[in-house]
Amino acid sequence: MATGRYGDYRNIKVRRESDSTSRKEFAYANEEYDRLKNGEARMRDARGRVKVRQIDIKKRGVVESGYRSSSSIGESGNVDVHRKREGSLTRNLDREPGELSSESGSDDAVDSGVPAKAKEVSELNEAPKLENGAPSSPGKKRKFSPIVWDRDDKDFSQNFSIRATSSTASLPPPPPLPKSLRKTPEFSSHNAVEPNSKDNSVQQVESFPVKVLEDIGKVNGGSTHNDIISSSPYHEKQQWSVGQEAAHPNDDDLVPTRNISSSRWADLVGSPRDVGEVSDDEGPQKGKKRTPHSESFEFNCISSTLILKKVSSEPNESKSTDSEENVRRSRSPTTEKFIGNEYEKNDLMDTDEENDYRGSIAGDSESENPESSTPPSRNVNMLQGCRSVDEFERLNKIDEGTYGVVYRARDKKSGEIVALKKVKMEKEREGFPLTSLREINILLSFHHPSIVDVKEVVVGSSLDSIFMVMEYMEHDLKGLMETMKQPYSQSEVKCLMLQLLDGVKYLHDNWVLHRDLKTSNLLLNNRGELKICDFGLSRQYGSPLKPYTQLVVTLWYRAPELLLGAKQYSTAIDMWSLGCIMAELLSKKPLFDGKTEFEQLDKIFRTLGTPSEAIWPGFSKLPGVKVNFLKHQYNLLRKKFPATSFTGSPVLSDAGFDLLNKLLTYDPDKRITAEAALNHDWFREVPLPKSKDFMPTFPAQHAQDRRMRRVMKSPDPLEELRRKELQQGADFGTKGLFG
Ligand SMILES: Nc1ncnc2c1ncn2[C@@H]1O[C@H](COP(=O)(O)OP(=O)(O)OP(=O)(O)O)[C@@H](O)[C@H]1O
Repeated sequence: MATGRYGDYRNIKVRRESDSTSRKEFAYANEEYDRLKNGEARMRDARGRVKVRQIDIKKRGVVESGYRSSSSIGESGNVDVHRKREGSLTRNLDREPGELSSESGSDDAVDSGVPAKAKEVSELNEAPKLENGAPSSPGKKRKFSPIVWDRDDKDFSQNFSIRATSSTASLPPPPPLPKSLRKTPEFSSHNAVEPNSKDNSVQQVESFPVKVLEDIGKVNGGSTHNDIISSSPYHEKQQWSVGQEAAHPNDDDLVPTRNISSSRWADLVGSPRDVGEVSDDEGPQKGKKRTPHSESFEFNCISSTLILKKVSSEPNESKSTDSEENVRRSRSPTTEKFIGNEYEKNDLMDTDEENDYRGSIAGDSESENPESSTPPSRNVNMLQGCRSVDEFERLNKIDEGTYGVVYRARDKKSGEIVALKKVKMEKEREGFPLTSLREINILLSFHHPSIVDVKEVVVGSSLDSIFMVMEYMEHDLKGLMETMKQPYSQSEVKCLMLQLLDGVKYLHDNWVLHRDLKTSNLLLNNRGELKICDFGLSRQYGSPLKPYTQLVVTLWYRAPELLLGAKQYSTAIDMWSLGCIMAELLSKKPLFDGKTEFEQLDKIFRTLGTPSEAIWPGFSKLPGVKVNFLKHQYNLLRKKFPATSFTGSPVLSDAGFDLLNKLLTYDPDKRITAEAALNHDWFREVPLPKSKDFMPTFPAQHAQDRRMRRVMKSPDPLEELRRKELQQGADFGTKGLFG
């Protein structure tokens, strides 16, 4: 029987920091912390993989050929994925003026000699000293991920297209920094003052050295992934039933691979229309002039016979592209039959009625460019056959979210247990859901220990059923905390927060906002590894900031600027969510659990004090501020997380509270960044972050549908609310409740 507060659930002895951490654990924790901080192991690993990949690429003689057009994707598969990853290594060459360089900016400015009070005053009143806010570490580089999802972002793709015609892999020029990054605070900003504070000031922020950023993300790999797409004629009857072994004549061809083509890159750069095309106009009208080519997506999968029709949303696209032509030529009779005939539906996971796949996205509910009347014309070309979902044995349903059903399944071939997320299509009669496209796009591209790994995309019996094959994680943090009798200890929260911050930093470094960070989107396995999932709301960000929808981030974790109707926002919204998550991990209950936006703001203001123009310049101009909120003078956060407690409140050291306060800073420009948070003193003080190996383990929650259990246990009005909001979002475009 396991010991400690987790009772039977613990497979290992849980060591609490209060009971003198053992030397071994202490050393391990230190080591792990260092590893997380420095990323050395990953870099070593990454470099190794890059070497292997480079050799591999050279062998295949693709380096010289430059970025290929979409027409060549079908033949050479994932080559461009290599390029993208390679590109990260050559990004230095492509840095443009205005790109974050290693010499500027700071989350971590030092101000040790300034008295606390003076520092606070200067913090509140002075404009940030470093305009571009870039970090000061010489080794630091801001990476840019050339993902192009939105018509607003076409300038990236066009730039990229031009550059990519050179034979060496190169990255697009980064956009100028968003405001929030330019104004990375020198000191922590703070909310309303705490009552009884002696000097009536808030705690000062210590500055921390900027850690060297390493680009581990674009160099994916692992020896298990084979990047050459093997085109297999296999596509037998699609049937997904438990215990049924699908015929599999070409097993050898079906090597594990990341089943997405280099689409985003290949397609972006390969289109004749894109190459050499320069658009120098700016502003919302820009999107109207652009070709849709820069926004099309293609998936290449291993088995080659399944072909999903490309449906063009623009007349001039109706003529076949080379790639379509290639596919048509290579189409086997089986495929024709498959496409032409109504398929018998035996797929246990298939619930969608629709059989016709429509590959183009007909509309973007997010409507990020309200002035543009051009219909978004993203094309999703599932040109080559993915593996069939029949190759997986369904074990049980894990959860059903807004955007898809998640199943636990076994890969019949390898025996590996995986999670299959089925993309919900029923409301998407006119195309592939944008949210899913974004999610697949990101998850197949990004590789980080703190981001859930999507191995491939597989297809069900009907052409509109698409599944993401993900590594299986035993828990999500929300469900897990519901089963725990006590909240996580400080050292456990540190372990989780370090991993979370590391993942978020990776996303932000790669210009992606998650936009829906919450405990149910944080997965945990029994090796103590935390991974961020659900990228359905995530998107690329850049500068100039665009008006984005405010209907992102589940209410409880939503930043005040979003609640108050700000249309321009950036990485700081994720950092606020992290503050809410940190508090929830410590107390085992949501920090601000409002049921409406108004109530949510009210709860925040009651705890942190009502913001003012003084602590949050620009606050008074936010659309939502016209609503009359009660003025709460004080920041009462410390009361919820005292340094010592006899009442059972979660305790938090001064350093821990400082970090929490900085994550929950009102002014998004002053809110702490992921990088600065990773370097926070809290992670260096005793109790040290617990090693992942010593994190408590629990029986997997797969035996039941997590959401059902959740609903039964603690009805969550939030889910319903969010669903409604998303629906409204589609109707109202960028208009939030305050908009
Ligand atoms: N790789 C995985 N392994 C195990 N469980 C997973 C995995 N991915 C997702 N889940 C479970 O499925 C749930 C829903 O997944 P996800 O959040 O990706 O779907 P969604 O439709 O976007 O949900 P939401 O409505 O919360 O946005 C998660 O909270 C988690 O419990």
